[in-house]
Amino acid sequence: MKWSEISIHTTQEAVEPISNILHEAGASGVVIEDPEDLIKERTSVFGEIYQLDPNDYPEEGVLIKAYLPVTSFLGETVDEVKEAINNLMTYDIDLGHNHVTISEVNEEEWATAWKKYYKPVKISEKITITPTWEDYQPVSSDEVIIELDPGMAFGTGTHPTTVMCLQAIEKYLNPGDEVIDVGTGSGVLSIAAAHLGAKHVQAFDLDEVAVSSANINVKLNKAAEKITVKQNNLLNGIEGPADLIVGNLLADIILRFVPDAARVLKQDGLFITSGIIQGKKNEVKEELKQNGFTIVEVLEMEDWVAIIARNLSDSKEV
Ligand SMILES: C[S@@+](CC[C@H](N)C(=O)[O-])C[C@H]1O[C@@H](n2cnc3c(N)ncnc32)[C@H](O)[C@@H]1O
Repeated sequence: MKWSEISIHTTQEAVEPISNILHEAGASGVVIEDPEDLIKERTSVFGEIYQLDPNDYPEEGVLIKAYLPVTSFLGETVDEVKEAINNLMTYDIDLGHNHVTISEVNEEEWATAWKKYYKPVKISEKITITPTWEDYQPVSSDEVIIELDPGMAFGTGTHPTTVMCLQAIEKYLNPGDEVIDVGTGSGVLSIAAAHLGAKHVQAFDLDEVAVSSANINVKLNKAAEKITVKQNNLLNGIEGPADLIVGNLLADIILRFVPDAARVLKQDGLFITSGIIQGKKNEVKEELKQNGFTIVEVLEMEDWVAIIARNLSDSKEV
């Protein structure tokens, strides 16, 4: 099959809405070439991406690339994409150059084109995430390496919310813990918990694509003996008891299952929550306190917050 690469030179501000337009037009994934990634300063050494090549990035602005199959409808699809992008100006979104180019690529090029942007990333003291095709050599003997195929489910494991959850798991998980991962996505947090010594991990996601993606990644990381992945809505019908629950979901969704987390966690068990934007931090903290939790630590990265809370109530006795 022939593929067409559609490339849009735009601004950082327009990345999200344009990516959505491309997804709706049938692109299965988008590649973002943002020169900021090359110079991004981080508050710690973690989150560092190895081996990015400056030649792959524009000098200024952002390039968004997506791949569409060449069919007789391609011309119309491209026109619709251009029109939808131009409409963003009515929402005062700065489109920058807004230069759209189309080129044909063959199947082979298409299959590998996006891979050069995914490189091993050091996430925490111990954890490094590496894409499946990279031959990454561990730097130390206690390094935990998680192999992910970023072509599937939620991302590459390097989103700030995922990074904070991984750092919290590394810090707070005790060997032998029973762990529950709510909204497992690619399974990355469950795999980290298993590799860091959890006795067993129950991983849940509402989305069946995430469930199969997590299952593939769990097998890829040889963690199937410790991790069970199931489709489930939050903690509905789940009994526990768990020593640690991790949930990287938007604040409004977290608020819905705080009482269930208190019910399922053992007394003194820990709840690691992330996916919370700054503006929702206090609301989530308040809900946790209302349900018998005490706040142990709050982590912040870019505009995102993670809250680690301890369950003080022994709900089994209530
Ligand atoms: C932000 S992603 C987090 C993925 C992964 N845990 C990570 O940290 O990278 C949130 C995940 O929660 C799942 N999710 C959303 N609502 C859910 C619900 N009601 N019950 C279970 N999973 C849900 C989504 O399908 C998605 O995979």
